Amino acid sequence: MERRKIEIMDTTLRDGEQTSGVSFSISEKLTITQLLLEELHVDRVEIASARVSDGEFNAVKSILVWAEENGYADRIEVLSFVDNGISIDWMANSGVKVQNLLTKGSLNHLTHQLKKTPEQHFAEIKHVIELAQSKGIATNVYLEDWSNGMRNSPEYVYQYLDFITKQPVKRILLPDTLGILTPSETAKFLTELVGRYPGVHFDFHAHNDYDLGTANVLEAVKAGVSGLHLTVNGMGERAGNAAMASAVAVINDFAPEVEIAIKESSIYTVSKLVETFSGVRIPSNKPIVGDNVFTQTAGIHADGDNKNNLYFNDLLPERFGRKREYALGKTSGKANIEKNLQELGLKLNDADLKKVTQRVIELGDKKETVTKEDLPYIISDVLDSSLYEEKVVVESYVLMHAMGLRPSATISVKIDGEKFEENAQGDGQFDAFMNALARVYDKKKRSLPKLIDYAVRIAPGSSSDALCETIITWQTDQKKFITRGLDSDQTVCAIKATQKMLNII
Ligand SMILES: CC(C)C(=O)C(=O)O
Repeated sequence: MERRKIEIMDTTLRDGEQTSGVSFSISEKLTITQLLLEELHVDRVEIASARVSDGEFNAVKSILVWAEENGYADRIEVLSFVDNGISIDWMANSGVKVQNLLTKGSLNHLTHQLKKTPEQHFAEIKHVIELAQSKGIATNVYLEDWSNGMRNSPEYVYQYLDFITKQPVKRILLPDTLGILTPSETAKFLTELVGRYPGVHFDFHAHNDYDLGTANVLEAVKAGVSGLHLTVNGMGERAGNAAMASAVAVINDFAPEVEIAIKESSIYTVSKLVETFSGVRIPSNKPIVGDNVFTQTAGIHADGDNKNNLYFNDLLPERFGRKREYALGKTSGKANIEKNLQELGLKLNDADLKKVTQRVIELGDKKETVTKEDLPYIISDVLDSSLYEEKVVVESYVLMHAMGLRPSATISVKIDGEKFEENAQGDGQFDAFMNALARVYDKKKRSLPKLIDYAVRIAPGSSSDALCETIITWQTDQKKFITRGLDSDQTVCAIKATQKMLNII
């Protein structure tokens, strides 16, 4: 069966830039346009609104220079206005070849905003289209507020379409301007128009106010539209537009009768670039592109992935240039740990795997997530601990750090089953801890090794609440040796490393 081709017009640089607080620079606009056309393979790009500013004029001009040189000029579009040719001059001077003319798609907007009759509006539109033609600019028309028009003034919409379909326009762009349509209304209105005006190219432009953007896009495709407007990361006015990533996945998986040119494997790269340039963070649970959406957290899911991929659906991360991940934390099981170890090229025997899993769960209880980068440190810590017989146990401690007072520590330590309690002050909390410990060892007539080096580091790639590792170098009369401690708290790390030392000397 031959599939029906659908054009994808990306409007990240026009409607997406209407996201509150977002403004792309000239070079960012150019880079995004190049990536959209050459990597993502969108069919058309709407890059700006006419007349906005001098900066926008320069951005449009430089994109058009590049587009002309590379054969893309008729795929670059600019939103323009019915303003007696002012937009046309602006576009002609910047090299634009296609305008998306903003006209009124509801009687409500026409009467209350423009205060014009349909006849006056149509005459002005006709004039602008002719002016554009005379300057070599092709026209698509937007019917702003079209969805309300279909609900409340369908006779006006039909009167408009009867007029416009006789004009030299390439495409008719139908926006759900306020994002109010339900999927069933989208299907009904678009089926109606596609049937009534055969052969006319209709684009659908969804907004996401009720989070129905993607669902409405799917209905529009099924109803027979010829094009869709999408934005990277769903950027756009208010709640944004239908998101490129979700719409593409839904079309590819649920509308096999149509064909789109988008290269799925480039979606993530483009999303990340737009995230950086726009400064708008992608929510971690945003389908396809969010940080967490391909991460299995529960041990039972990771286990199922090993057993005939029981927890996979068609949204395989590799399609979008991503990888499945297995989170480490209190809900992880052995399978999560094993999956991460495989990636690091490590293998543990069953007993060690159990210990490491237990430690990850304990840590997860404290800080909720542990990263893959933490794992080698945890392994070395857990396996290290098993080398020592725990003759000395630091059972409890209170450390105090208060402004204007010397740090102090009270500790309780068990040595060969005998319990000791001491307190001391120090230059810092760990120093106070070591001074209290020295008092305990004095009582036992034993001495402690000298601390000759103390280093702290966090696991690479971790954030400020990461696990840290303290590496302490000790010196006795006979030997120099190192112990390590791992925890999310720096002082606790040092105490853990010290307890290991106490069991070595
Ligand atoms: C400016 C217009 C075209 C728009 O984005 C909309 O109506 O949603």
